[in-house]
Amino acid sequence: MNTIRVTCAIILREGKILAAQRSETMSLPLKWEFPGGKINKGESEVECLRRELLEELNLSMLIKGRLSNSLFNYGDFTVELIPFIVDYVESEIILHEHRQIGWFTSFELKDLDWAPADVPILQEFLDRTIKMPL
Ligand SMILES: Nc1nc2c([nH]c(=O)n2[C@@H]2O[C@H](COP(=O)(O)OP(=O)(O)OP(=O)(O)O)[C@@H](O)[C@H]2O)c(=O)[nH]1
Repeated sequence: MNTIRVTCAIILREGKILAAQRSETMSLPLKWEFPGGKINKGESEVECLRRELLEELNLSMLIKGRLSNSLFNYGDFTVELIPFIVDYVESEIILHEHRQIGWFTSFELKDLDWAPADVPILQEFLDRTIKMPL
């Protein structure tokens, strides 16, 4: 089975978390996700995340930690989603691909319609923030 490796960022800013909604024309249209993308050949996970955040949102970041990878089988391919927790670095966000982004509290995040591969990551993140609030 073809597995693609994808990094993504849980971006924190003043107690809120950034989530991005995929556009109508992307795969998984209108699903919410953590921004990021596919790792290119020869690229490290961190290099990939840095590149994708700049390309997609014009956003810089500071890595704080990571969560467990999530494997999800979408039928014709499997995604290995590699999540990092990052701090927002002041920059003007410009949307290049997504329909919209929002800054949400942990509580609000639960109500979004997430890409399936993100669900275990979101759960792990929420379990952590219950023990150690942002
Ligand atoms: N960036 C990102 N991709 C995710 C997440 N969850 C998830 O299942 N994916 C899947 O991971 C794959 C890679 O995402 P991508 O954003 O680089 O995809 P892409 O625009 O290069 O190509 P695509 O639109 O054809 O999928 C996509 O199939 C996407 O649906 C997530 O939280 N963030």
